[in-house]
Amino acid sequence: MEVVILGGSRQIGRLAADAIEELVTRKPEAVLGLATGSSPLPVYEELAARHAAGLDFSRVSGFALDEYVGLPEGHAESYRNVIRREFTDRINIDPANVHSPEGSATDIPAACAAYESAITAAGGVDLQLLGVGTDGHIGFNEPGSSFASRTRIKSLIERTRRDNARFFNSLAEVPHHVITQGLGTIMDARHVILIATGAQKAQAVRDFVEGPVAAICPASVLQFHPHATVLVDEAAASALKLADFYRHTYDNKPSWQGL
Ligand SMILES: N[C@@H]1[C@@H](O)[C@H](O)[C@@H](COP(=O)(O)O)O[C@@H]1O
Repeated sequence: MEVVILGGSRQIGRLAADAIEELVTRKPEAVLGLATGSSPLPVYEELAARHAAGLDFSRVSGFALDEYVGLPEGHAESYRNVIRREFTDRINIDPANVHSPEGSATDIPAACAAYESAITAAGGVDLQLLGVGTDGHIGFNEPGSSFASRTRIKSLIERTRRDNARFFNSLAEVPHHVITQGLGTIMDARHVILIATGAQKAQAVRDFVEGPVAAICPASVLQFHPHATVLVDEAAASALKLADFYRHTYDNKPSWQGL
C-alpha cells in the first residue's frame, strides 16, 4: 500500500486524474470503478477539465461501486444519478457504458449476480476509485463484511446513515438498505486509489493503513491488494504513526510518477 500525503483536495484530484489519464491514454477501452461521496469530487472536476482540453473517454466504461435500495427512479441522491451529474455527463463516455447496481430491482440477488457478470464481461475494473467511511467502510461494505464478498444487498449501520443524511432532507429519508460491490469484487480491481480528506477520516485511515487486517475495519483488506494507493491530506493523515516515513519514502509521489 502506498500512502501519499498531499497538501489538499486540489492536489489529490490532480494526482488521481494523472493516473486515470495515463490509463485511458494507454488503454482507451479502460474500465473505471466509480465512487460517490465527496472524496472523489476533485478527481471528477479535474477529469472534466482535462476532457474539455481533449482527453477522450469515448471507449471507456464505468461501474459504480454501490447504490441505495428503494429510492424512487430518478431520485437526485441515487448514486446512479450522482455519478452522472458529478462525472459522466461531463465527459464523452458513452452513457450505455456507465453501469450501476440496480437498486430498484425486484429480484435483487439476480441483479447483483448480473452486475458481477457485467464487470467480468467488460474485462474487470482497471482502476477503482474509493472513499472511506468514518467506520472504515468501502463501497457500502460495513464492518463485519466478508473479505470474500461479492456484489450483494447490505444494511447500513446508523453511523453511516447519519454521515450520509447531509445529502437528504432528513435522516428518515436515508435508505436502510443498499447494494454494494463486495470486498472481493473491489479486490479484483487492478489498481485501487482510495482518497480520504479531513480530520473526521483520521481514525479510519489510521485503522485501515496501520491497524490489523480485520473485518471490523473493511478497508484494511486493501493491505492485501497488490496495487493500492492511498491519497490523503494532512488532516486525514494526522493519526498515522508512520506519517514521516510515508513522506520520505514516497516523496509525495505515487508509483505512476516514477517511484
Ligand atoms: N457509499 C459511500 C462510500 O463509497 C463513500 O466512500 C463514503 C464516504 O463519503 P465521503 O467521501 O463523502 O466522506 O460515503 C458513502 O457511504
